[in-house]
Amino acid sequence: MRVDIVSIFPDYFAPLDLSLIGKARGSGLLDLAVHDLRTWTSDVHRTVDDSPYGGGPGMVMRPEPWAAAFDAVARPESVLVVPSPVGKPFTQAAAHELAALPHLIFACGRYEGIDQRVLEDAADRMPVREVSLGDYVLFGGEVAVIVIMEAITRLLPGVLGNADSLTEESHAAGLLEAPVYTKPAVWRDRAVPEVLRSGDHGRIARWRRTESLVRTATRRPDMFAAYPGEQLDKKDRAA
Ligand SMILES: COC(=O)COc1cccc(COC(=O)c2cn[nH]c2)c1
Repeated sequence: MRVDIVSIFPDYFAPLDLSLIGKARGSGLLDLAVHDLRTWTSDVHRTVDDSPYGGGPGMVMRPEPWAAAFDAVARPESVLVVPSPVGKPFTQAAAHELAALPHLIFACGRYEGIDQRVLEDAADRMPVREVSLGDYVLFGGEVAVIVIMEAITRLLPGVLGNADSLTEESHAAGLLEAPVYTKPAVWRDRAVPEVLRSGDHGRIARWRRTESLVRTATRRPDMFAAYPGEQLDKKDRAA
């Protein structure tokens, strides 16, 4: 997968050199390039923003540098992803969709946002996905891109060992994970649930499934309500 990130703060992406993402880049699973939007400015002050038409607080990102940046990095198969407070909620399902794509361009907005015509113009040449990480406002899209890149990269074949990849199974299936435990068996007078030390894998799977269902129903009734009914019956009859 090839990823091009465009930002006025390219140094924000140093974390993407670390850990599993760093390994994915080193092993060629992920080809990542970070670009400074100011590369595509033409004035001496390398201006990327200007005051908003219609007035109001703050500044808006000018269209010309973004259009020049997209001209430079876009490919026939590109998809543009723009983290934004007004975007579609980002989910594990969306992470799977993006992880399957050949080329992503991330545009990191700052200030009050990017001139809307940039997205309209880009949509003439590639799919545009505005994604929200949550109902709050950040200084810019950079940290959102790091989150999205982590969610995507762990899904790329070969990045996680088999043992790890199962951990996202329930979330991918639309349920919250069951609680996890490790040694010691008793810690500050708190024992690990006996079932998990029973060696009875069928019983353990049923216990985890029940825990997932109860957690989802109590903590995320929205997720639980969206959980496909037939999945509940089929899997739970087996459990
Ligand atoms: C068209 O899109 C844009 O103009 C994006 O512009 C901005 C402006 C400020 C901040 C951000 C970063 O995204 C969030 O704050 C965000 C994402 N998820 N939840 C909060 C982006």
